Amino acid sequence: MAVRGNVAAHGSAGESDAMVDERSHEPADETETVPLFREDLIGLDGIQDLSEPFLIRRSGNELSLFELRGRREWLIGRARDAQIIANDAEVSRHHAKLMFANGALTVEDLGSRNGTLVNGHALRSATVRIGPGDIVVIGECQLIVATQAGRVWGSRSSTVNPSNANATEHQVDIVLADPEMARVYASVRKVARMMTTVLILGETGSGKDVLAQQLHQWSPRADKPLVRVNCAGIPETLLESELFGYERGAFTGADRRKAGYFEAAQGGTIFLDEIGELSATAQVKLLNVLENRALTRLGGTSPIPVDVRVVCATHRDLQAFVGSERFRADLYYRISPFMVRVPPLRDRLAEICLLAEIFVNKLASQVGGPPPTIAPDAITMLMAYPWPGNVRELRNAVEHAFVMADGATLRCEHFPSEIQSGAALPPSRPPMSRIRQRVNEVERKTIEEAIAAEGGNQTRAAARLGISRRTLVYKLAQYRRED
Ligand SMILES: Nc1ncnc2c1ncn2[C@@H]1O[C@H](COP(=O)(O)OP(=O)(O)OP(=O)(O)O)[C@@H](O)[C@H]1O
Repeated sequence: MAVRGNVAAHGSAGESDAMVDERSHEPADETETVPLFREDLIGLDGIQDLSEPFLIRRSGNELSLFELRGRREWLIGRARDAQIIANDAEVSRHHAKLMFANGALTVEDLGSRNGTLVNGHALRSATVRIGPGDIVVIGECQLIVATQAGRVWGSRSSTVNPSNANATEHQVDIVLADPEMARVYASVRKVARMMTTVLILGETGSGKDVLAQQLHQWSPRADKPLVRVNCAGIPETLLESELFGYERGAFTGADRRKAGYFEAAQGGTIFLDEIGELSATAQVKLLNVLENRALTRLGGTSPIPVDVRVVCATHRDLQAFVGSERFRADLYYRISPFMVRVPPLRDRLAEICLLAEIFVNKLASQVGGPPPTIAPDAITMLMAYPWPGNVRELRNAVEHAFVMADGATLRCEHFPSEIQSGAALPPSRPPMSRIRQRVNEVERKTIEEAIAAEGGNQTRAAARLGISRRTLVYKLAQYRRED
């Protein structure tokens, strides 16, 4: 089944008999509340307000999306009156219950025969609070809690005109379904309250810009300007004057004084994207501004105090740049008191399908008509692809498929050929050593044997091998590429 905003509507979870598993005969009210272990595991306390909660249900290749808002209780089990049906023999008829009230989500094991796993911890006849990124396993069914962390206005302009600092282009719904992403957003939410300079690392297209915007929105400066500067997009000769402004007569053509991006961001936030591309001179100037909290315009003499929160981002390995003296060590330490790394999309498996879904819905709303579904094998293909261009590449791929499918279900053949062949390899991939080749052969044989032993069931094969199903799917895609 494709990812859809489907909400199972049959039955009611509200009746008291629905709270008791008929095999365990343990009434729900005997459950105890166990301590919150989620915080230790995932540290999500920063994101508690589940204003737009989703549940992604994965069972083998089958994916579905449940919007939790609008219903208080969700019964999970094999029974016909369950709202979330998990249909394998491991699952009790009335296995567990989700409750969503006052912005908090809890899961209760209803005395099920085989128990409920929450982030790998067994839950028996007990209730725990869960949040974005938490994974509840019931039999073969995986339930991933997701939310829209926020809604930010995105602009793809490479630089921001100070006179139009909040230029907007489109709205971005931020999906959080991956535990690591949830951790990143939770930590950014905490640091947002302070003046601390934040350095965002991550591959190109992974969502650094989106995170920086959310940081600003969570900060006490949210109603002040957010000025976004792409340091790679401004010619080196102009960068200084653009950032710090200039006085009349500072250079030929400077016929009037002009404030720079820093001044445009007064009281707000400046987001210096691609900070690794700053020239040596601009690095010195920036360091001075950060140290003294004041700037001097080009051609000026008097310092101007600046009250600006600084957020930087780069896809570069800045530490390596420091090692090779391309980036000043003192500036590096000045901008990195709080560093976060946005994980690459290939490691955010649950988010791949949700984002694809969001992109399809947006495209459909642009052209009118119902949004097409994404075929299950296309979802599997998207999940197995390594996404070197991350979310940006996924968005483009979905758009391509949307056009090719012409209103019908998006199938594998509608996606760009490099995604179908899964051929996107890192550009500087070194040739494989003979030992590595041998290891790969043994690994492949072991995986194939495990799949055969489990009658083709990938979930059980992964469990037998002690690896995640995601790793298994990734490896199989790799073998397909090698063949
Ligand atoms: N969680 C998300 N939900 C929806 N769209 C997203 C999300 N993350 C990123 N995008 C979209 O993907 C594209 C790339 O994101 P973004 O510009 O934030 O990446 P980046 O890491 O800053 O890229 P670059 O390194 O090239 O500057 C944008 O169009 C953005 O709106």
